[in-house]
Amino acid sequence: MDSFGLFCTGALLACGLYWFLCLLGPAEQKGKRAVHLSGGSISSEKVRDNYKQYWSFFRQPKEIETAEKVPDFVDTFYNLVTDIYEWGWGQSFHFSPSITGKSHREATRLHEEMAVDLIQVKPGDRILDVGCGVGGPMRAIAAHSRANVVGITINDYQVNRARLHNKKAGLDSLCEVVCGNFLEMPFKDNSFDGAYSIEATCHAPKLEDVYAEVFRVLKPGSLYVSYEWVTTDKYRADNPEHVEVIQGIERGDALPGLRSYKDIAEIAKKVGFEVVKEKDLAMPPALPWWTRLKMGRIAYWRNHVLVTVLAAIGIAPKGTVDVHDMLFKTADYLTRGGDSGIFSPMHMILLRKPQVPPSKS
Ligand SMILES: C=C(CC[C@@H](C)[C@H]1CC[C@H]2C3=CC[C@H]4[C@H](C)[C@@H](O)CC[C@]4(C)[C@H]3CC[C@]12C)C(C)C
Ligand SMILES: C[S@@+](CC[C@H](N)C(=O)[O-])C[C@H]1O[C@@H](n2cnc3c(N)ncnc32)[C@H](O)[C@@H]1O
Repeated sequence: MDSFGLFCTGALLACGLYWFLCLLGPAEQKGKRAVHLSGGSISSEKVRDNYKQYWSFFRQPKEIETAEKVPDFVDTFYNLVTDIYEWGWGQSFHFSPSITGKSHREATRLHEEMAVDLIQVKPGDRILDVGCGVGGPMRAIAAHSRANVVGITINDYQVNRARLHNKKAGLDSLCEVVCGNFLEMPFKDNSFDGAYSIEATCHAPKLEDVYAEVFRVLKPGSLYVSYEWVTTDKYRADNPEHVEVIQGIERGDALPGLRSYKDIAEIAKKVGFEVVKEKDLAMPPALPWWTRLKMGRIAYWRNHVLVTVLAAIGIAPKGTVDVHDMLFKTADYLTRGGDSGIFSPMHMILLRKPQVPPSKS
């Protein structure tokens, strides 16, 4: 090959690599690029060790007796996965039912707007986002309702990402982000006009602890809506396949133990809430929420190759491949949970804090 031929081949290879790494990288517009994958607040060299610690803690979630350690491990989990989620999924870390004729982005937005419509807030009200991630729902909800949204997340890397996105979206005057534990929130009693949580309270070892905190900070008469991860009435604890799927979901999503749909309302009532409405939003006629996971098989393989190459050449932290591999397997368990109907990530419960506190008799 002459030097011109060599030059052309080199240029072609370089363009191909650029396309593969940079253009193919982000699944969402303005999402993270593959070349910027990090371990969140964990330094690059410690990603692999942190992943190992995370994995040994959550390997057998049902046997976890040290509930007080859960928030720290959940924090580690989000250091490990936040960039991969943003890169491969977008800024909203949750599912939504598919809607014919609408994109995933539109379906996600509608699912978020439904939450704030349910709690009936007015422009200027102060509402709480319990477990806000990098703030995808918070921005959609603030823009839709013109309410002031305060989000809380345990992960300080997410706080920084959320603040950055809020600013870029021009919504930082409506959206505030606080780093803290939703089991002991740094907010005054009776200080919010409404609250919502989207696929976040499943990380609480005891649901009553987070519900009691939300109850405390809500003004009397105001509403709280939560989209809960639950096992459904189709789940059988004596079916080994069901158990395998549910444990796979727990391990890959940092969950101390999935709850049955039956327990949610009971727990809410125990802390003093009135149950206004309860509905599994995944039930037909809703279209499957898990098709978005299924349709991405080829994309997953592309991502696997991309992450492996980036880690091998030292651009992504070494443990990123393990984390990505774990998510790849988790996607399969989630899909099986959806297909079999034994699991729902959108069991909706709408609760009201009574005007008059219930008498303690
Ligand atoms: C509510 C929670 C998170 C729910 C979802 C946002 C995430 C659950 C599983 C995640 C993913 C699985 C496969 C990844 C894929 C291998 C990678 O190439 C790109 C990112 C994924 C699609 C990733 C995206 C986010 C999830 C769908 C839990 C934690 C309570
Ligand atoms: C799956 S993400 C959902 C984020 C957001 N609701 C969304 O839909 O994009 C779960 C969120 O809950 C937060 N979280 C989990 N346990 C927490 C705790 N104990 N205190 C505060 N936040 C917590 C995580 O940090 C993360 O932001």
